[in-house]
Amino acid sequence: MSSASATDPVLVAERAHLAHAAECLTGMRTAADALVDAGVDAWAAERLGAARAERLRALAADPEVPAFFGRTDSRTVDGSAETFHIGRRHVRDAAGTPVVIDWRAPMSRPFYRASAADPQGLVRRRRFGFSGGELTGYEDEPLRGAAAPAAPDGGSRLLREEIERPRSGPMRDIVATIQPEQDAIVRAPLAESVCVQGAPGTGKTAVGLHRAAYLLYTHGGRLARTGVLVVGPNRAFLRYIEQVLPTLGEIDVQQTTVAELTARVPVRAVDRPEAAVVKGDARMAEVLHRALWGAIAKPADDLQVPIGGRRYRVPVERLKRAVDDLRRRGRAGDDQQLLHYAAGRERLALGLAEDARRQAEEAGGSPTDAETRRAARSPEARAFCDAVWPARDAAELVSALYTDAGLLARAARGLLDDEEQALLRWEPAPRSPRTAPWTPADAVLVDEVAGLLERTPGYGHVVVDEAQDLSPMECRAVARRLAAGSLTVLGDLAQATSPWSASDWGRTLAGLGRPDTVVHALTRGYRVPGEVLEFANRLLPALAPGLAPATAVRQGAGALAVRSVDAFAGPLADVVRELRAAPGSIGVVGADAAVPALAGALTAAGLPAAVLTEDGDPARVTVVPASLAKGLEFDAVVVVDPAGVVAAEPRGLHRLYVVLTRAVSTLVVLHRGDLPELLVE
Ligand SMILES: Nc1ncnc2c1ncn2[C@@H]1O[C@H](COP(=O)(O)OP(=O)(O)OP(=O)(O)O)[C@@H](O)[C@H]1O
Repeated sequence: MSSASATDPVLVAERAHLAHAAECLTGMRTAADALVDAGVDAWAAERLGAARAERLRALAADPEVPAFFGRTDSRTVDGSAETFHIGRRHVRDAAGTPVVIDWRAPMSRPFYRASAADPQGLVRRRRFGFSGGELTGYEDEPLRGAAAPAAPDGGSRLLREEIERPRSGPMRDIVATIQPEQDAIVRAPLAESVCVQGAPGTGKTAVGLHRAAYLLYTHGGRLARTGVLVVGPNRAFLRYIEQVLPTLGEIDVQQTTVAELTARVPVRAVDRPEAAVVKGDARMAEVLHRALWGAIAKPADDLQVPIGGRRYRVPVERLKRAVDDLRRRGRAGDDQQLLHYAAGRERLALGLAEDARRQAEEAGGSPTDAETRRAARSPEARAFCDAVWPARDAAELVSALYTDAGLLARAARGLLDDEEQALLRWEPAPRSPRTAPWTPADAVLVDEVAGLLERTPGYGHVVVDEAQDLSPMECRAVARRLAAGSLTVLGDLAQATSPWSASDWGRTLAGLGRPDTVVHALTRGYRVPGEVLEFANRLLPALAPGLAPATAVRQGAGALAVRSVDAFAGPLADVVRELRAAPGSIGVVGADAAVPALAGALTAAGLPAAVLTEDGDPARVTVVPASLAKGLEFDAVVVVDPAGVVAAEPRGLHRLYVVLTRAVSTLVVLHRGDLPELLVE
């Protein structure tokens, strides 16, 4: 990179363009402000006010965030030069001429995709370096002619600097340095669901979030109506990523967890792993369906329905047929045809009223629509529906299943064996569903029933992160929120730590309702230095034998230190003290049960450290329970007692792989001579 001197004419010209862009942006903001002042009536002013607030938010450029970060140079057919500056959002001058092109616009695509082998019409790509909002340098990459490199260079210094910039606070966007293999996923068409299998630090989360921003830009109107949902594994992770989309100008994306999506009952207990496995199994969907729809009774008698001042008899055969027809539609394969239970109950009542109306018409009467609706709500029709097609509550139904062995046995016949059924039982039975010991897996089942009762509103696009850990029933909960939309599924089979973990993506994608989704692999690791990645990759053959190991874009000599110690407290304090000398975040990771001791050791040594919780912000030094480390990263990581991390849970080796791949610059491993065998060379 030319970290050019202030008199470098290129730098001077680019700085002038930056200043011009900043002025234009101010002009655009003033124009948006003026819009509302010309307001007409109150209604229009209110509408304009909302629109203005929206535009102002979009234009609110942080002075630290420069208007552009890159530039493309090409030659038009007539030989003249064409230059575009690429930035976070469009900037135009007073005459409407583009000054900066939004990174998501089609014109920006060559900036991300062009290579010497496929220059996409460009002769040169320029990337800019900034310090505190000031343009301090640039890096030119010739894409044609003698100077163009024969092979992709991958060694952009700006990319390396961007990755290694010390972390403080939440995740940053990568808009200036999105790499070609990432860009292909970011810009995949809206109709296309994509699944990204990627090793740690290959940019899956970053890609998923930038894809959401890209789709909102490209299909704004449609997606603004249907919405975009981002689902992450826990609150700590969401707090880490939730600023990325707002910094890209997208403030209306809902970011949540499966637990929050399914929070219909107060969760106050955890399942034993064996019970969680059964509750998360796809067979439970059929058990619940049977429990709900199986309770619909056969009509036993004719029914008298009052309409227009007279009563008409609906014979039992017709009643049976009506119930059967509706019940069949509760299993329709086509989502649009599918009848939800609560709607079925209403249809049944209306069907009775319509039968009576037809009879009245045959007898010369002419009941109105209002009278027909009233007939459907008559005490007679209601009593019939209550007996045959009773109103149900999702939590009560699951509660009944857990407390009534007969009901469970009927619903689970041929699906769950006796042992599995016993795992579901509540013993002793709680006094009411409200006070029951609901677990996260129960909440997902209650949500499943709620989805059978009524249609769950769906989003236009859903991004699911760490999807390798979803149970089949959780997949269904996400699929219900998808409706006709498309998916971005992100994950890594080697980091799968839940009891449902699959060894390929097929089951998860089928559970998410998109079995034909193409799986893309990302294998260039941006976060973790090569030395650390090679160390963690020693575990890979035992975790996911089919997966290709990632290769790091930076080698990071000296990034790894593995130390055998007699006790942890003293050496941990020494290491953290040493690491604190450099800027950036420090994560101390250990088995969940060891966290209080680790935090205590640091406090006793006079080193302030915060324990990461689901709702806590990371601090400069954060003690991280291994179970919350997924998706997070720190400049320096100390892993304390890897053997303890492995021993703490059934898929402890996978957890260790997650934990060992959190470091951007330095990893220190402290062990007591009991390093897991695979890690020993
Ligand atoms: N093109 C890029 N330019 C700059 N930084 C990047 C790029 N791609 C990824 N990174 C950085 O690498 C780090 C890892 O990215 P990210 O968290 O998205 O990876 P991941 O694949 O989701 O990892 P994990 O599987 O461990 O959760 C982040 O700091 C991200 O900003």
